[in-house]
Amino acid sequence: MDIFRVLTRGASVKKKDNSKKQSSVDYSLSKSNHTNLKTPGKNDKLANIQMDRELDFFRNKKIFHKVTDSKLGDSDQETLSKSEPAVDGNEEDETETFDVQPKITNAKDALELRKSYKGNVTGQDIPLPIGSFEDLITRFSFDKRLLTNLIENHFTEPTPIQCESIPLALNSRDIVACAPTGSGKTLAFLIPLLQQIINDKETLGLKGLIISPTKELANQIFIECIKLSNKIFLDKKRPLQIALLSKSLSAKLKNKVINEKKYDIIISTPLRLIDVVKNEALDLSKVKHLIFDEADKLFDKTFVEQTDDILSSCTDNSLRKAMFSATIPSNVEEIANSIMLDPIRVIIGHKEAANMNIEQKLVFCGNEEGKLIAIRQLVQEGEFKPPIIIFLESITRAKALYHELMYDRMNVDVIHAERTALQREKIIERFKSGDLWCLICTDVLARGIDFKGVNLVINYDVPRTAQAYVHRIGRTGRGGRSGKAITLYTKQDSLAIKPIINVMKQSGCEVAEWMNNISKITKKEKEAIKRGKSHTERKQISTVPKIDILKKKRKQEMIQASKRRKLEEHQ
Ligand SMILES: Nc1ncnc2c1ncn2[C@@H]1O[C@H](COP(=O)(O)OP(=O)(O)OP(=O)(O)O)[C@@H](O)[C@H]1O
Repeated sequence: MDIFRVLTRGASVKKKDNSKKQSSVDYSLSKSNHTNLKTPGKNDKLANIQMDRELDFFRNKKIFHKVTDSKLGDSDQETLSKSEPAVDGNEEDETETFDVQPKITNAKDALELRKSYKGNVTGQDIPLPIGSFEDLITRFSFDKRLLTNLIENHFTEPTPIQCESIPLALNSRDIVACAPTGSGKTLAFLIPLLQQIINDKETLGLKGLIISPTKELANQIFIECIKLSNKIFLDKKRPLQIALLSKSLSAKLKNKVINEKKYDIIISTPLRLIDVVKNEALDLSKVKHLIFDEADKLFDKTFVEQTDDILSSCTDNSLRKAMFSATIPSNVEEIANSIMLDPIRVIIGHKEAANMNIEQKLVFCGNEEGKLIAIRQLVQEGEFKPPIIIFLESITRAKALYHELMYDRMNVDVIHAERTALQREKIIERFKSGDLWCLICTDVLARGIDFKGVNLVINYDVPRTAQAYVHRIGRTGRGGRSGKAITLYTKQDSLAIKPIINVMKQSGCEVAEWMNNISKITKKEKEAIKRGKSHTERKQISTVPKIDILKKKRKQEMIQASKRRKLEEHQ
């Protein structure tokens, strides 16, 4: 099945070191480009930029051309040729310079570019965006190995959020960035972070800290970071050191089995980090780059205390802070403004809108029983095309749906907070490899997780907020692919559905007239939604008729009573 091949492709975590082969592929492609390449004129450049980049996050054009005459400045040349020890036979090849034609050189270019992807950037002294990764070479002393790692991982052109965020971070600016799900925010903060750590090779110890709300997401960021830092050495002997703050690493740090100064970058969830910091096993006072991924989650009531502790432990005067998310509500922006120094705000597309590549649909099910019937109907009508993720609002409900679908002999498993880390890891692996077709989960997997080929997201329960909706459905339609999201709702969801309809409207979905009418939220309703009062208790998930449940219960009671009687007779 094609879709599983796609999914498997996205999943491969352990990457074979085929850099040699890869480089030659990339460069030969570039070479053929180069034969047709004359120095682009202004008009050519702008014509290039004109193409609609708003939806085209992941352009596949090859941009690096190997040439022999250098157009680099002295400092750039130095970085490109000195950066690290020779690593394989390809090295000699790679020391050749890149042909650099900056795409964005002035405010007019920047304006055109921003218009093309609907980027709204505000703040003081805003640096120009980059129009290609080439621009990093001309404008910053960009590390050659890092650039090679980007190309080898098929990251040939920056996405809009990368165009904006990378130069901001490299100019040491504080950032609040909001861009659609699946639009490349991870690389938008990883690329400049790695470059800055390389620039600061003299300082020993922890300099970069990335905070993520869940272990799964922290792990994913760690894997991306490892890929990009492949073969980067800070000096001849010392490779760039990156760590995921796992349970075992935190124990080793606490027992001083590992020197806390070993790592340049640490990726962690808030609780685990605070635990090691409070045990004086990790010093954050030298951290210079602090990144909050899924920032709105980290600043909501679940995490705000720990996030605050982390902030107050990072005491370096030159600390640079960055916040990234697909949703940044205004209260989080207020917090950002209060803790950041002269921040620059980057919004790509419509703030709080869903990714435009996702087709969104609402299905009215009448009542709870209707939802199960709707799922079965999707199967019958051929719309239930795996890989699929189904979101529910609680562990109990996720378990119940799992049992129902298991009963229907579906290839399904479930992830929620009660499953062990190992179980969660294994299920994710099976889902990514295509062994598992349908993944049921709670909001633990709603944010950040990058399953590339997910075909369909089903909201079995209407999410509690517009933000939760945007993140949940954002598990499909990633990396430029298209996807579908279906939200099942019942009579009792009439209030909760309104913010979702508004997101659909903002994301350019066609909404029927009746939706337009019901989506208007009164002040009172707004308050109720804010207080979480838009949701009421849901009925248990089951298609077994009530009378049968009662009969079963009575039978169990009779068996218990009979056991008790027998026990009493024996005593
Ligand atoms: N420049 C690029 N070219 C091609 N693919 C890219 C590029 N940047 C990122 N990607 C790919 O796009 C996918 C989505 O990226 P990422 O996970 O960073 O999205 P995100 O914006 O953080 O999403 P979310 O809001 O859900 O966390 C990933 O598979 C990533 O490898």
